[in-house]
Amino acid sequence: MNIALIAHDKKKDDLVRFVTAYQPIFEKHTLFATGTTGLRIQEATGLAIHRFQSGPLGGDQEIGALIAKNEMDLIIFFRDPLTAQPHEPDVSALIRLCDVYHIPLATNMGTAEVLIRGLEKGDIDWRSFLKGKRPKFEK
Ligand SMILES: O=C(CO)COP(=O)(O)O
Repeated sequence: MNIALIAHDKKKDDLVRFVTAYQPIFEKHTLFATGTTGLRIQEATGLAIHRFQSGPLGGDQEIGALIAKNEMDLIIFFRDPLTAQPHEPDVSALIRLCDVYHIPLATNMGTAEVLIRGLEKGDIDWRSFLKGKRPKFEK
């Protein structure tokens, strides 16, 4: 599965802890992230991650483009609901595209736990059966 990892600044520590806790699951999948989030996770875990631009510089939109091309299977996006983001339209657009394309999306750690355990159990295998372009990124 192709998994995107994104966190706003005040949530980055939480996401690093989350990915570290579930590293044995994450390392079976192909990981993508916005720039700074990806760097933080790489430094902490050594996982291979395809990094895009930083969120405010277009990273959310790059991930959104992959959703629109049916190349993203799961999004974990720890949003900071208490801090205004200069690129709020990009954040909303990414979340909207998850709804348009029925892509599982966790915006907080509670939901992320459920999704990642479900991923391991095979609850998201239906993504593999969908027609369309499949991931062309190597793990
Ligand atoms: O701003 C972000 C998501 O909206 C995250 O971007 P960074 O991972 O580059 O900090």
